[in-house]
Amino acid sequence: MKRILEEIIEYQYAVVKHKKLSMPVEVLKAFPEFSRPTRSLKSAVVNSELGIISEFKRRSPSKEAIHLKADVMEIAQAYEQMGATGISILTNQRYFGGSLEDLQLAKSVCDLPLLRKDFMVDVYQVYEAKAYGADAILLIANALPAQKLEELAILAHNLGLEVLYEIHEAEEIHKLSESLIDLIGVNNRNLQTFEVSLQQGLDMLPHLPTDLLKISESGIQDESTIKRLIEQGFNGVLVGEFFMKQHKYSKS
Ligand SMILES: O=C(O)c1ccccc1NCC(=O)[C@H](O)[C@H](O)COP(=O)(O)O
Repeated sequence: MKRILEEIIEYQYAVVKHKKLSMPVEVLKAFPEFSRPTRSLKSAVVNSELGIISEFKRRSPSKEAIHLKADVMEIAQAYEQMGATGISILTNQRYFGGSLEDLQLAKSVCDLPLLRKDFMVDVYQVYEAKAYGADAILLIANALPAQKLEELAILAHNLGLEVLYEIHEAEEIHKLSESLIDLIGVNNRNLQTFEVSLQQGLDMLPHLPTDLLKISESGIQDESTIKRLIEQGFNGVLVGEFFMKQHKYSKS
């Protein structure tokens, strides 16, 4: 059976191929947001107490339905009011029920830095991220060869976007030059088994560069865990399902 990451990456290549034809990069460059300055997620994390990046996602491969009817504008505003440091928007339609329009709508109602959380495989998607209002993009270490990671990170920086570089193992830090990384995301979820181990993420900390910001991602289900992760050395956390479900049940 194909691993989920491989399946998603294959799908992404097909989507990008189609999109390049329907909306060329020149058209993306004409979007109003393309020429606006970006907001720094890195500075927001440095200047915050807990560095909470709240995630918007309607569904996921590990959990299926989370909050299928979620309204991105309502939730982005709620996240901002609750004191989030930044917002991560899953823009992948097939696997997470999101879209680039979600990014655009979130941008229209809140002032927080926005991360386009998607599976980036091509420079086209970096242009898209900028055109639809992202301030930062995600690059997943084990999704791409080193050369491609570098190419996407350089373009992101040229466009004023920051890079959240996601790793699952400490050694992956060496795959991309530190100068191209704005934040390191340590993903606690094994993308093959979907098992979550916060301890595995914590164990990576001593092996990561001290001068880079480190974000613990996935499987965080309560506030005391957020505090514990920060006390133990992370600069921030990325929380999706827990916050989405809190919002869903507070509405019903
Ligand atoms: O969330 C998944 O099931 C998933 C499966 C395969 C690839 C990526 C996946 N999630 C993306 C993420 O990194 C998470 O949405 C993010 O870290 C937040 O996780 P959580 O707080 O557990 O919702």
